[in-house]
Amino acid sequence: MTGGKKRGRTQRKHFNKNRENVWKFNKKDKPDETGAVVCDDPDTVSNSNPHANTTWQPFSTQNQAFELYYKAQCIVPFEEWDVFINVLRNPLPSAFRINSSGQFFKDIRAQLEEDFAKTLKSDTTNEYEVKAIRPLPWYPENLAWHLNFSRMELRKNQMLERFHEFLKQENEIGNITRQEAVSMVPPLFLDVLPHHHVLDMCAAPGSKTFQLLELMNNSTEIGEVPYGMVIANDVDVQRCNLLIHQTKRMCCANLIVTNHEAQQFPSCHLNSNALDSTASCEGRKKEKHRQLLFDRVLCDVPCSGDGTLRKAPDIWRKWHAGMGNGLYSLQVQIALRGLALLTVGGKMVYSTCSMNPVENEAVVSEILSRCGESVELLDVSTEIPELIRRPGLRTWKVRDKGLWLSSYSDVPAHRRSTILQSMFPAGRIFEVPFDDVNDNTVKTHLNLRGTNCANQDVEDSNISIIDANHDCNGEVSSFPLERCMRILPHDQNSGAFFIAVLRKKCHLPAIAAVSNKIHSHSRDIRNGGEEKTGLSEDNCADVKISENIEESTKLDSSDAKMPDTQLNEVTYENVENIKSVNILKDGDREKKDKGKIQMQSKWRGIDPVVFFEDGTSIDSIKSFYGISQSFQLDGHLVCRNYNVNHVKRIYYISKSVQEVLKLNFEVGQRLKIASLGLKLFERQSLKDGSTCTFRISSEGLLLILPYITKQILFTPLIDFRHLLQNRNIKFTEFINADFSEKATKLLLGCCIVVLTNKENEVSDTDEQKIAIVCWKGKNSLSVLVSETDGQELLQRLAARFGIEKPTPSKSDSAAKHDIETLQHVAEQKEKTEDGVQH
Ligand SMILES: C[S@@+](CC[C@H](N)C(=O)[O-])C[C@H]1O[C@@H](n2cnc3c(N)ncnc32)[C@H](O)[C@@H]1O
Repeated sequence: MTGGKKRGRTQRKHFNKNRENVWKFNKKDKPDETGAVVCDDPDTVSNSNPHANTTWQPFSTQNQAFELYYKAQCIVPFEEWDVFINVLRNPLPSAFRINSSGQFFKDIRAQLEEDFAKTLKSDTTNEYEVKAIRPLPWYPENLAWHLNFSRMELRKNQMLERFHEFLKQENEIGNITRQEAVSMVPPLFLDVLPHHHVLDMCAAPGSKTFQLLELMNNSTEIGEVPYGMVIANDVDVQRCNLLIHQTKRMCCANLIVTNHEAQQFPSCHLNSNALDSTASCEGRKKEKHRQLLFDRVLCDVPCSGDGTLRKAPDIWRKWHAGMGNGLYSLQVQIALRGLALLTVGGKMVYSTCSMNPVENEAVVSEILSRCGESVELLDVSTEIPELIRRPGLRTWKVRDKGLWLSSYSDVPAHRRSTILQSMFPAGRIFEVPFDDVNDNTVKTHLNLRGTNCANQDVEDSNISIIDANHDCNGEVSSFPLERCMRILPHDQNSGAFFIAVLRKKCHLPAIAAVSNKIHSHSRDIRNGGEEKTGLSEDNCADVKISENIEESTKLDSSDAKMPDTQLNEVTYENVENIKSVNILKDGDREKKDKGKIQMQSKWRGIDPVVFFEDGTSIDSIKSFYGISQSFQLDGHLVCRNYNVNHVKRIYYISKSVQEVLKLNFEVGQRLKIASLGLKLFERQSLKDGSTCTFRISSEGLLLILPYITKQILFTPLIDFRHLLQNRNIKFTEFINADFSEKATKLLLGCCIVVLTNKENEVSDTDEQKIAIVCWKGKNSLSVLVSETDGQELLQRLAARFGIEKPTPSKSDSAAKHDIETLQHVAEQKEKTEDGVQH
């Protein structure tokens, strides 16, 4: 893992935007007589209390509007309300996942099971929990853990110091990922297989993308890449950067990160994707001229986030019913786009971290209504039985401007462009423009769809499903919404989440959409530049088909209205960028950019993606490292620069990513690719006399390791540790004479040192190969691994082989250095030593 001193242009910007500091006193939140901070206006964000005393409270854990809202929605049975709300007011216990793609995941799991789970005693427990740490019972293979203390307690409690250090270090290295327990649930219901094409529509900061990749790469051997791939998309450039940073730790060649509005995710056709997800892998590869469709779609949409109240208590102050109402349209649009991009037979998970039925059941109900027989809401009640969840609601109300609305007929005329008919349980009639809807049509509609009783059809299963359905005396949906899942905080001391699993049974019906200005404007922006890239009517044919599907899933004008509450989430920077490319005429462009734009990608601000086809460099890499024929480099290498002499990093892409990339070129670069593939080679300094321009990157090492036949050394544990501890060792100082001699004979430049427990070779049965990238100088060998990673590796070796733990070296601040700097340090050291010798 390299540090990020010099990031690519796509990764540089806006990396350190902070969350609001919720522990800071906010003047608006003045405490009442009891010392509690109360937001007492049911429909506004917060309100000061005129009787406030001066007792300081960091944040409010009360909001009358919130309580009023969820009590009326009967989110939990009346008798559970107090427990529910009390748990919500308590800080969220921490949770994390062990990254199963990491080399040491078994060691880490064993350390948790054998050491921490036993030594962290019940002093740290609270009224809800007995054990200090425990694996989450519903997560496979003890790979996810629940800690019975919040992040704050972790930091403050002396007793937990060793454990806190462990978490910090493993998180930094990338061996674990801190993630809210309930947020780990949606990918588990997607049933991802190694050959699947998966789209994560709103992916940043990437916790679920990480899980999807793990599920896909799970059974992959070192040096192999599965056929499947993930496209992780997010509209927000800054959050895309976070995602790229997160997933970089996964070291995988089958990920593409894109930056689009999910509801406008581009259509592409793909040579080798299949519409039938049951087709064999070979069959899939042979299919020609298909649209880029996905076997699995994760639709983890932007939401009001009130399920995260325990972790983000600032939401207590901010929450109001309008938040959910304002996001509803966007959520429906994103979900419909997801279904349009799904293969027939494919699965989509719709999820939010909100408890609000308007953002959840109302959205699911609307997409089922729009898609008719083509989409089915799956009953997954028998899957993951250890996970306690409640069935979705069939009835709810809408609240707007302090009014409770039980049906669309209650909505005042001037609010009908915001409060839509489809938000209500009985749903919508989309043939009728909203302004024309009168009481009669609503009644007809209710007669057609709103006749079921809330508790009807709720399946009686013996798993941990608690029936929270009820009759709120309003409209009732006829869809089997009890098949949705709502995870509530007091059931298993967690946050809250909503999940629905959908399956596409056949192609979506073509529903004529009402065209409108907003719609065509956004289409113009999205498709703009197409003429300039020369996409003809002919080669556009498949795309056109997909556009029709797309059209059919568009909402009409009132739905397309962007709610104010959403503006915080969505940045329009990218849209502006696209627009600015489009409005430039070719002539202007030449004058303005003096040809520079030709060297850019279609997407301004994003580096171009270019196949790296410089035969001389590739041949030099192949011969320097003796890369065997069985590792296909040709066609699998990409870079982000047209000028081969300026290429700093070369990325390896899997077969499926290669196909999508080729397709993307064919269709005029519709995909705005922020990042792709696995960094495999980096330009190295030739000052020291190396004959190869590129070194192997630490991130890509395990992929290429089985195929390297030159510049590779096998070392016994004693010298491997010695090297890691000292970071630079003269050949004469190695303990094993044979190793020392072989090191001397390597060519100058990058080399690989592999740990072996045999003499001079690695056994094929070695379960996990442990190797590091090094620099072979004239007199010595230096490690090109950051100090943090080096120390972690030493500790893991100590634990695995039962040897003494190393004391961290007090050498330079290599922890912060990237490989380029490390190489420079190594070269400087060599020079100094040369100077001394001469
Ligand atoms: C709930 S978060 C996603 C969390 C993510 N799935 C994870 O597990 O780390 C919602 C994300 O949606 C993004 N977003 C908001 N509006 C969007 C849109 N129209 N299209 C795509 N992404 C959007 C936000 O930037 C945010 O990163």
